[in-house]
Amino acid sequence: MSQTDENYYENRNSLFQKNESEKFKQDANAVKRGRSRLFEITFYKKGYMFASAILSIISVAASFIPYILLYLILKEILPHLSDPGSIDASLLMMYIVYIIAAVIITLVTMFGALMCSHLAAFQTLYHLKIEFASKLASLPLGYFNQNATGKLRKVMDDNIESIELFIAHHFPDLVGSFAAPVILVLLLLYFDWRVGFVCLIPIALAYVIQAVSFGGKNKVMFLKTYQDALEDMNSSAVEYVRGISVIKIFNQTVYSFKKFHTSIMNYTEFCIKYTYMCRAPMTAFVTILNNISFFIIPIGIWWVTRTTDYTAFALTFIFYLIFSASVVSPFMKLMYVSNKGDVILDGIGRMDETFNTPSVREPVSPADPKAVAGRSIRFANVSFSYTEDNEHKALSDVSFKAEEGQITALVGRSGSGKSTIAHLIPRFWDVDSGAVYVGDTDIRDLKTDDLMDMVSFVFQDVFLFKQSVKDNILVGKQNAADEEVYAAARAAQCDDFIRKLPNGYDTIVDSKGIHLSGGERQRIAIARAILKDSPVIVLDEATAFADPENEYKIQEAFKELVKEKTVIMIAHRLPTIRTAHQIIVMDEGKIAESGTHDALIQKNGVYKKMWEAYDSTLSWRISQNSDLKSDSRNSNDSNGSDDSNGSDDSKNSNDSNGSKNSNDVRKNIPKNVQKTDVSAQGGAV
Ligand SMILES: Nc1ncnc2c1ncn2[C@@H]1O[C@H](COP(=O)(O)OP(=O)(O)OP(=O)(O)O)[C@@H](O)[C@H]1O
Repeated sequence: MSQTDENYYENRNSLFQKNESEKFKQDANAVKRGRSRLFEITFYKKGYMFASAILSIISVAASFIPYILLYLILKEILPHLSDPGSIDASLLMMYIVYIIAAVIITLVTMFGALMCSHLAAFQTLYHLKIEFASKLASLPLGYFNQNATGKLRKVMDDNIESIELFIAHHFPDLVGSFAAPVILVLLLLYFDWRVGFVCLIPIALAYVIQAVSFGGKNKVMFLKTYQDALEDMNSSAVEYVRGISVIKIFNQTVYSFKKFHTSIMNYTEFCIKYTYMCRAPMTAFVTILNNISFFIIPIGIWWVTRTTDYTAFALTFIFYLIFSASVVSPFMKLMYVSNKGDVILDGIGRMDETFNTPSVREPVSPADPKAVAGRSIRFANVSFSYTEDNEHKALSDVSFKAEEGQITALVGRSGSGKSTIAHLIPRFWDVDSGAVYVGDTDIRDLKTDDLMDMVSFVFQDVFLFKQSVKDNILVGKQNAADEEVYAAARAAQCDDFIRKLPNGYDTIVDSKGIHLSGGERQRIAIARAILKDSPVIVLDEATAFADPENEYKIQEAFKELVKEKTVIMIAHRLPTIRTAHQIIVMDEGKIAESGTHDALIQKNGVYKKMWEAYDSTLSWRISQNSDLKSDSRNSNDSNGSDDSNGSDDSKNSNDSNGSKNSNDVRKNIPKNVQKTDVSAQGGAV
């Protein structure tokens, strides 16, 4: 494995290691909110941030020096206007050198402040994102039911990244914006307190307008509504893209896909309303700040009619006219940072909602996985409900034992609780009552990582990361050698097709032009599980949608995977579980019956009915095919086509003309088989 690979896996490992980098997780007894939380996060890299703050203050202070020097230059020039030769040129030169030096100091220190804040920001962002992803991995699956992917994506991408923006840019600006007004006010009052006071009036007026228009609860409410609307639009957009195939098939558009359309309209409506609301006060704020001279000029006119010392008047008046223009920038920045700060604070609140959600509970003194006796799985009086009110129980008092080294199959109609059983084994959810045991140990007494090492899961809906095929298999065992990966792929019947991909094992899944079929994806998932080599395997309807060739290969792969393992298997097709050591038949969250295939057939109960329904479906399919064949032959005959290619042609025309032919099919089905078809759908296994 190359050095780069090793680094990659170290990084990826840390995603899943709890307690290792929980620097942003809040102590339950001292949960911070709002500004104190923002500054807690901002000062994660204290050294850099203090350096940034100090440099920023120096930069702001230095930026006012040219104005003072300008005053001194005017003071030197104005009294000597009638005799320019008497101006001390060397003094003026010195002032100009000082001005250049001040400008350089301003720029260099601001650059230093931004460098420090950026270094801090990138490191903070890295750790925050890692910890957030790690937190997501530690949450129970139920959390993702209630929180749409789009919402979590927004928190991860927008809200957390806005913290980076705050630390990198807004923080130095904020420090500068607080320092600047203080220095400004002092300078304004220092040179002539009366004119200075006049300059402060418009500044105060602008801030009163701001505070009245946007301050207090109003602003908080508005921000919340804005973020909610944005979040809603994000979630709907993700749902829209994910469901694009359904939207296309049913000829929906962005207008008729109501949820997305409504969320866009709500957002737009809110933005327009907000813009209208901001229009007047913002215009007033900006206009007043940009026109402080408007307040100074009347004072100047009044003063000039009353003074005799025109030089002193001109010096003060010109200085204040120039200096008042510099007031705009720091005050505008302060307003901008304070507005942005509120958006960021709201984002932090949303991020903390996730951080403060309890993770899957870890035992205080966990059991030693090596000391666990046996690898059987036992459900003891397990009840479970997805809803907190416990209204609808997905499982009620379920007890069974899946013996070590044996295959236990779960069957039952849709919604009977099979997947729920499968999901409780790796603790995707915790039981409401009763317990699940691996060997003699309650799974809640094991550390989640240890439990995960014991269980492999092959989902029906295989998720492959947009990484190389090899990396996708390596998810099963991150430090496996290449040879182990190839061996697992061979055992999972996927080595052949992987090697035919453009870059073999290094081909990026779902990259341009690379598409893997459902069956191929499933075999990669099985290769993962084979590589993981855990003693307990949970298979969730893994062959449900495979074509015959793929199903054969998947079955071959399964044979390798399940050797000497405790297997719990949910299967759609009854023949695949015929040889299972134990079959558990679920009905409405309860075990209806259990036993071997022969014993259950003998029992003449629900399981036997399922077989009868299954047989009828088979005979229905056979009669449907033969009827269609004879139909097509007849129609080909009547069209005078060649007999030898008739059946294939008719198959194609059936495919492209579904509705018409489905009516034909119905006509050809005997009445008793039509009935069986309906019941077979209800009792899918
Ligand atoms: N994430 C969930 N949130 C809320 N209710 C759920 C959730 N998953 C399943 N249920 C409910 O729990 C019950 C059992 O569902 P489960 O998925 O275990 O059935 P199943 O037998 O596996 O069905 P299928 O064969 O269709 O996959 C059903 O009533 C279902 O509606």
